Amino acid sequence: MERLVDMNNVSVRTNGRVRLENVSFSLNQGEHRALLGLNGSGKTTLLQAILGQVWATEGEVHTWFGRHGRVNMQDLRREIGIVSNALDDQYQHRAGETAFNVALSGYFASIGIYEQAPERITARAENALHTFGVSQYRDVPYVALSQGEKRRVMLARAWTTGAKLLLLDEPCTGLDVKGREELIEGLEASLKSPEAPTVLYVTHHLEELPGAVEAATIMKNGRVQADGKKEHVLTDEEISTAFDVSGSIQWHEQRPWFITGGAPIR
Ligand SMILES: Nc1ncnc2c1ncn2[C@@H]1O[C@H](COP(=O)(O)OP(=O)(O)OP(=O)(O)O)[C@@H](O)[C@H]1O
Repeated sequence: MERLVDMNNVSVRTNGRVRLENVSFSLNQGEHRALLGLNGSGKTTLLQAILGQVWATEGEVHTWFGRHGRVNMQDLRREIGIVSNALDDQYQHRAGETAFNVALSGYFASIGIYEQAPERITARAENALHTFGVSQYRDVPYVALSQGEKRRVMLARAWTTGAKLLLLDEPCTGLDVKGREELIEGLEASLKSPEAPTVLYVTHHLEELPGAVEAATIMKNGRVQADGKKEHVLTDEEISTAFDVSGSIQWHEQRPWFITGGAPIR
């Protein structure tokens, strides 16, 4: 199994603030993983460290391309698909961009299309829109879509990259229950393909984790609190500690639900 990401004792400090402290983290190809933790626990910083958007002040970050600092980050980023609020924000001011163009731009890892895409890539973008159930919005401006439709177009964009790694940073934010279930269903079906990328799924909401996510890493205060197979990590104790609220985990068809049942832990 190929190792996609390997971080050894990574710390990140910005403007005197500790964002990650002594974090060791790895991700193997095909091992879809959840990244969990409270607001400010370091999840986004960890994704940024993988993307080379922040640099380790201590320790090393390796990907399948090699060690950060020695590889062309642009090449690496072209093989990483992203779904995040930050990426969505970048399209909000581009009124003329159709859903198809947004999906296609994934191939160029750009916001907007500035080159002619090869035919096999335009076909891939069309297929991806179809897979995520948004092909009927192909020629509709992205900004005119509902939040749920936008998220599915963003997933299609990530699929069009042909990415090896997919970083999903709270992909269900702003979705109603139906929108969330549709997105999870589309994702679950797509992950069955042998060409599917490996997913690193950041969320505060355990119930939105697709069953295909097998492993979990919990962050707390910039450190790794727990890491391993989801059955071992998503326990009442670990989650209550991570979220500072007591409760229990209930499993339903491989998806965990955190039922809070008490006062915040102080
Ligand atoms: N640019 C920055 N400069 C200094 N500190 C930062 C910066 N960005 C984030 N931080 C701090 O780093 C810590 C980790 O933030 P991060 O955004 O990684 O957390 P998170 O787990 O993704 O949170 P959320 O769930 O709210 O998105 C927080 O204490 C945050 O205030």
